[in-house]
This record gives sequence, structure tokens and C-alpha cells, in this order.
Amino acid sequence: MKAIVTLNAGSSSIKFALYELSGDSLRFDAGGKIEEIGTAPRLRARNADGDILERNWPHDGALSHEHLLEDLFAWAATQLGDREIIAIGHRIVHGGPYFAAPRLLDDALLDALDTLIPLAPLHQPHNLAAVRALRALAPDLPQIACFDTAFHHDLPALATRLPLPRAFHDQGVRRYGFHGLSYEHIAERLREADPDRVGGRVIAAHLGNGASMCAIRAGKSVDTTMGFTALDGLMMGTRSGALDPGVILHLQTQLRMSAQEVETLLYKKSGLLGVSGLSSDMRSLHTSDAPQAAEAIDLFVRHAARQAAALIPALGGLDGMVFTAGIGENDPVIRARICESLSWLGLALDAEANGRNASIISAQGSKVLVRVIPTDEEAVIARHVVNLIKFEGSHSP
Ligand SMILES: Nc1ncnc2c1ncn2[C@@H]1O[C@H](COP(=O)(O)OP(=O)(O)O)[C@@H](O)[C@H]1O
Ligand SMILES: CC(=O)OP(=O)(O)O
Ligand SMILES: [Mg+2]
Repeated sequence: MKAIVTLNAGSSSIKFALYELSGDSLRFDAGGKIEEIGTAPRLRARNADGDILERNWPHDGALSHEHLLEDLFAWAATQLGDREIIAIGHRIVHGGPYFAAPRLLDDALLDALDTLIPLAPLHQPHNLAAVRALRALAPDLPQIACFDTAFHHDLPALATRLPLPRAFHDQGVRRYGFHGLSYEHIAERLREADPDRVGGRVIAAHLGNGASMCAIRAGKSVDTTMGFTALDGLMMGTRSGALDPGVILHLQTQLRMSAQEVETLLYKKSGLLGVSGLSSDMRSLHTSDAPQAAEAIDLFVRHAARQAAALIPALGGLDGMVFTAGIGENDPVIRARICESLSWLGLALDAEANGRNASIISAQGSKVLVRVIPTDEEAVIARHVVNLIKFEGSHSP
């Protein structure tokens, strides 16, 4: 049986999935996540029957993504049975101005994607390190890049522009948008769930460690809160989100922080972690009695609602709202508080449905239909891989 593997290597986690391919159809076979890389790596995986596998590594900050990938592949090899992996699909966070469609990863593409590392320092180096580690382990296996920026590639020109002199835009200093594989999945689910309202004006809120929102109209991204980098927009687990640019000037000129120190501060020490001084994890903050934890949550909600409101002009109104990712799918309190802040848009929740993470959580009569849709970036990657293989197959001599 042929199989496709997907990999999503982030700053502190590696997500993976294995799909069986028969004809054109994909069947989820197993998948999971190694979390807390850099501190206490732990693997949690499940197969299609729901069996759970867990593994812990020694608490060793020195265990790199590459070491863990080697271990993961050694383990996966023992689980494969008669399945033959025919391709690996990767989530590559930044495709820059040129790359949108899924592409076969070769030396030239890897070199081009290296140049985007400064624009996605939490993700791109790990994405590309995983590709290179796998090339060393299995040089003949096709690896395919699926870009997180792709869903936003055709943003209206105005949504891509920063209010800087034009020459910067022409050099690629513009807004790109991220979490595109997740939004592609949401747009697809919405098309299935509501074929009569495909033209609807929707805000999708991807609230995980990284958090962003996308204004979707007729299934397409028309604006989004992340911009040139995945630092923009909402306050996140460890990232600041949108910030007065004067603060960065102050940090560098008055506090004499180096560019590297500012980067670490904004990407790794800010957001929920920085404001609470306790944790980047929403679950931990909910269980804390510390006033700083409550303030971090309040600020997260305030900024999320502010960013949602800022997307309305691109839509000219709102028909639907979708919550997804770790917080969006599982946290009724945060959803309720964001929706409460947006109630002036005619948006009202059904508290009971919201409390059980139901697929529709708005109240009867709410002008805006509010949904919870679990994201599945892995399924989107696997589907792209199959389509590309089919396309390449139909064009080879
Ligand atoms: N049951 C839950 N209630 C509240 N927050 C949750 C729950 N489950 C996960 N989360 C939060 O989701 C966030 C992680 O989201 P996730 O989408 O898994 O992140 P990523 O994929 O970007 O690493 C963390 O803040 C975590 O606390
Ligand atoms: C783009 C981004 O922020 O991704 P993640 O949520 O995986 O950190
Ligand atoms: Mg994520």
C-alpha cells in the first residue's frame, strides 16, 4: 500500500501524519505531535483506530529537531508494515512573493527558501532543517513544499500594501499572511457545510500558539491580520502581535538592545508569556490565580476583538465567524469573551452549545452564524501532495 507522510516542523513542535493512498483517495492512518522540543520533548500519536502512543525523551535542551526527526523516522519505520512512503509533504511557512503552488523541493528551491528565514525565524529554519534531514535519510524520496502564505497569494493589492515608500513593496516588503493551510481547510469545510452561502462574509479565527484571523469572502482571503511576518496582528502565546513601531526604535536606540535581542523579545518572550510572566499556554493561565494571568487573558481578548473589527472594512459586514486551532476549538471562555466584544455586530452565542464546543455555537436569531471547525493542516498538505504527484505523473514522458 502506498503512503504519504506530512510534516509540520514548528519552533517547539513537530506535527506529522501518515495517510494511505489508494487510487486518488487518502485515508488517515496515524499522526501525532512531538511537543516541547528544547525542554522536555514528548510524543503523542494516534492511529485510525484511536490507539494512543506516548513517548518521552530525557529532559535535555540539547535534543534538536534533527535528532528527534531521526528518532521519529526510526520509530515510524517499525510501524509501516507493508506501506511504502512515496512522498513527504511539508508545511513551509513563508513562500515570499513568488511561491504559492505546491512545489517539489530541490536544491534551488531550498536555497531560495533559505533567504526567507529572517521573515519567519520561528518556523522557516525548522521547516527547512526537516527537509534537509530527510533528504539525508532518504535522498530519493520526493519532498513537496506546501506554503502557509499560498491561500493569501491573491489578496487584493490594497491588503498587501504597507504604508511605506513604494520601493519597499517592490523589494518584497509587503503583507503576505499566514496560517493559509488552515484557512484553506476552513474555506473547504464552509463550502461543504453551507453551499448556499458560498458568497458569505466570514472571519476565521485561528487561535493557537500562533494566532491570526482571515477575512474570507466567497471562499477567498480578502484580508488577514498577519502581514510581512507572523509577528503581526493578534497577541499570541509568545509573540507580541501588532505593536507601535516606535517601541522597536526605543528598544534599539534608547535601551541599546541588539536586533537579535529585539527579535527574541518579540517572538519568544512577549504575548501571553510576557504579560503574565507565567506561561504561554492558555490552559495554564486559566488555572492560575495570579492577577497577571487574568490581565494577559484580558489583553488577548481585547486584541483579538480589535483585530476582528479591523477586518470588517474589507468585508463590508459579517455573516459568519469561525473559531479554530487549540484555543479556538477548545476554549469556550475565550470564544464567549471575544464574541461578547463583537456583539455590536449582531453576534450572539448559545452558551450551552458554546460550552460543549458544538459545531454551531451562535444563538437562534444571531445575525452572524458562529462555528467551531477543527483545523487539519495535515489533510490539506496530503491532498496537495497527491494532486502534484498526479500532475507530474500526467506530464512525464
Ligand atoms: N482545552 C483547551 N482549553 C484552552 N486552551 C487550550 C485547550 N487545548 C489547547 N489549548 C491551547 O491551545 C494553544 C495551542 O494551540 P495549537 O493550535 O495546538 O498550537 P500550535 O499548533 O500553534 O502549536 C495553547 O495555548 C493551549 O493552551
Ligand atoms: C504562522 C504561525 O504562526 O504558525 P504557528 O501557529 O504554527 O506558530
Ligand atoms: Mg499552529
